[in-house]
Amino acid sequence: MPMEYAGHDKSASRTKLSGLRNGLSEALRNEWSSLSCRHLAQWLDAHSCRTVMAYVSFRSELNINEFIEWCWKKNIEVLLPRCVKADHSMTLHSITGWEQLTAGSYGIMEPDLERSSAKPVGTVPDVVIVPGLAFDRRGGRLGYGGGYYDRFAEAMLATGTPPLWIGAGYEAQVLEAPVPSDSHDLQLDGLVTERGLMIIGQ
Ligand SMILES: Nc1nc2c(c(=O)[nH]1)N(C=O)[C@@H](CNc1ccc(C(=O)N[C@@H](CCC(=O)O)C(=O)O)cc1)CN2
Ligand SMILES: Nc1ncnc2c1ncn2[C@@H]1O[C@H](COP(=O)(O)OP(=O)(O)OP(=O)(O)O)[C@@H](O)[C@H]1O
Repeated sequence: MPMEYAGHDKSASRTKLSGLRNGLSEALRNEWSSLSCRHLAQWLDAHSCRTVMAYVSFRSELNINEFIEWCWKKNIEVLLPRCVKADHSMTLHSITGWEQLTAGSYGIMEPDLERSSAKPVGTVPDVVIVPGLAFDRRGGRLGYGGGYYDRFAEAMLATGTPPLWIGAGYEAQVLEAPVPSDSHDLQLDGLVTERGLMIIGQ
């Protein structure tokens, strides 16, 4: 598929999908977020996992704050990303409380440089929880077009021991048809929604 078409295809899908997500009521979003957090916790409890890279939700994304707090209680290290706009890369910071965050790029709450230090480049978490606009059941993901997670995944691959990538969203964001994708797009290993966590078979 020519790149120009691929880009266009994604941008039309983004507009439609963010409208769809914004249309979900706050009450339902909260309920579904809570349920998804419980599924994540249950799964992590059954798998030995020391370090999780999570995200802090913005706009109407699935909110995984309860899961982050559960990790803190369980002494699972929580890494949160900071966007580097210059090259669309992300740095990872170990975070132990909400007070270590500050409003960052795109209005997303990010690790405050004065209250957290970046992990060394090449740090690989056991699991990465990946936000997105839409997902399919084969590991496809559509993000906001920054390419942040795709670049991050490429850097992780280079370390030789990639983490487990788990997409997180509402069931309403899971499309039956494959989401538009390009060759650089991150392939997810699993997906969590309010209905449960599924591992994607090859
Ligand atoms: N909670 C959360 N944190 C995250 C992500 C995410 O999806 N969710 N990211 C996942 O990558 C990164 C941030 N990526 C982003 C990329 C673009 C836009 C954005 O506002 N894009 C504009 C359109 C861009 C354009 O002008 O072309 C928009 O959507 O209006 C926001 C975040 C890192 N942190
Ligand atoms: N590994 C990579 N190296 C260089 N450029 C990349 C890489 N991955 C993606 N890009 C570029 O980044 C841009 C955005 O990619 P894409 O539309 O797939 O982002 P996305 O996955 O939706 O965004 P995000 O991860 O920020 O939510 C595209 O122009 C793409 O060519």
